[in-house]
Amino acid sequence: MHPDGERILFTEEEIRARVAEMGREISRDYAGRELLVVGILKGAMIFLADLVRSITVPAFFDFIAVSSYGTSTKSSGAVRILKDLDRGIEGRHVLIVEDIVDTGLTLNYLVDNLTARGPASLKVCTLLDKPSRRQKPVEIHYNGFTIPDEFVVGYGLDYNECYRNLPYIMVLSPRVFGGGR
Ligand SMILES: O=P(O)(O)OC[C@H]1O[C@H](OP(=O)(O)OP(=O)(O)O)[C@H](O)[C@@H]1O
Ligand SMILES: Oc1ncnc2cn[nH]c12
Ligand SMILES: [Mg+2]
Repeated sequence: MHPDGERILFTEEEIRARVAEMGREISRDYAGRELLVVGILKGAMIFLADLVRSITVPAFFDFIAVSSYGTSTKSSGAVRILKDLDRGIEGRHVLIVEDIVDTGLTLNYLVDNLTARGPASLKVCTLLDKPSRRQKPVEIHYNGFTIPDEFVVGYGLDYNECYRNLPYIMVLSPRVFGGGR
């Protein structure tokens, strides 16, 4: 494990198996339809790349970049769109793909923003759910793992842009980010 880690929360194999299971479930639910997968950059990129290869219905991709954590372990509360979708989503079956739902501020904002654009349907898929810190409600339709109140990195998740390329998910040692959050 990376020396900045406290412990591994999910191994590569645990992630691979769960993501494949989620892909099968999504494929069943969207059978006969085309799916527009909207990835929330940057954190969801690795999860999305693995998930879509387990989805057997026609899948189209678009990406939106928002930021609210910056270099911190606490949400700023202000969600900013850094890069919007390339195309409209009106009449499309949209699946938002996220790496983690924590306070819910990011997805609560994005669900409202994307709903206003007139999709035929809009559902949320997240690899991780941290319900203990929720500040705004988010309906999650597909959840990979529910985790405790720990700051985790790896498999796309970062602290100050670091650790995204770790192939597993680990709890970041508090000595790295100065303890309290
Ligand atoms: O539920 P919340 O408290 O809003 O936190 C979850 C969001 O925060 C992180 O993204 P971040 O804004 O750090 O950008 P990144 O995806 O580029 O890392 C994470 O990837 C989620 O998108
Ligand atoms: O535990 C976590 N690790 C990385 N990014 C975020 C955002 N919210 N919660 C996080
Ligand atoms: Mg993110």
